[in-house]
Amino acid sequence: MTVLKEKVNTDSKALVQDDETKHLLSRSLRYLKAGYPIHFNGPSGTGKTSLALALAKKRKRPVMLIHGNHELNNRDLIGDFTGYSSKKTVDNYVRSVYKKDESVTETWRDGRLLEAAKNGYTLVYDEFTRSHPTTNNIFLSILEEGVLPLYGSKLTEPYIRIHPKFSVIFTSNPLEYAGVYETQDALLDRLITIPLGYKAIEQEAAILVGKIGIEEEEAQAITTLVANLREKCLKESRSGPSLRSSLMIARLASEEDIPIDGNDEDFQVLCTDLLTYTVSECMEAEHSEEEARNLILESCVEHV
Ligand SMILES: Nc1ncnc2c1ncn2[C@@H]1O[C@H](COP(=O)(O)OP(=O)(O)OP(=O)(O)O)[C@@H](O)[C@H]1O
Repeated sequence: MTVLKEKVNTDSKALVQDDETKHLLSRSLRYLKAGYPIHFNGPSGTGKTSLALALAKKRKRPVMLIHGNHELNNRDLIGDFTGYSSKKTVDNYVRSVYKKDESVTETWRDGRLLEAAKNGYTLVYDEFTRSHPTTNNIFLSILEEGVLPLYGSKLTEPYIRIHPKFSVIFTSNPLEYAGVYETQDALLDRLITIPLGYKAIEQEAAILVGKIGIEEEEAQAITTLVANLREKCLKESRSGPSLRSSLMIARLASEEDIPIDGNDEDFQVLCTDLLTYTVSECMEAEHSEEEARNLILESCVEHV
């Protein structure tokens, strides 16, 4: 179970906020305060999770993080009986009297959703479309009626009322991603969905400067290289390398003292190691790795 208290993410560099991001955060915070759940949707590496966590932190309530997956079920969300505890009292104080009192009770453990809903935490449900839609049905009652039904739990009360401070932030990848389920319209209809796309080269470069501490010019060279390769992939309807790849290249180059120079052999090896697989996914099947490697080397010389 992951419970992030307010202490987490104290690093001011955790989310580099340009004006657009700041504006998005403040709008989203207003919507959350008004009681509407937020849903960030976009391709991998566009910063949905980072944004969701930064937004959750702004609520100044404890944060509960759940990752969607196809095995997630109501027992994980609501809770489950985890075993038995027994109590036995043997009273033989008066020798001629023998009294034995034994009771067995089931031990209950609250699920993550129940804990968050009861205590008014901010729930970040990351990649929620990776969970089966029937698992996510429970959110319909939460968002519409403000109750969490305790079905299948054998608990005496049929539901609990949602704490007024409870709020949810969802993130998801587009439908064409592998392992993603289509979301029921009824649920989507209750969320404020904000589409997130790839940032501009300069915005991505600012994140590299803020997080890794490299020079702006070097950062821009890396994000231009990656954005250029991504562009080629997007034409093939694949997502291609993301900001995550740029961050990896920048971090490794900085830590290993590799010059950020497209003609430097070590830098070329670093880029081909980190990018070949993703770029080759966008190429025709035959010789795709070789083609990808050549394309990366060409782009290195051209953009870095
Ligand atoms: N504004 C930002 N400031 C600092 N780092 C950022 C920012 N946006 C994204 N990142 C970094 O980029 C990487 C990808 O971000 P994140 O994991 O939030 O993306 P995502 O859209 O949730 O990706 P996925 O769909 O693959 O989970 C992370 O290392 C994150 O720290």
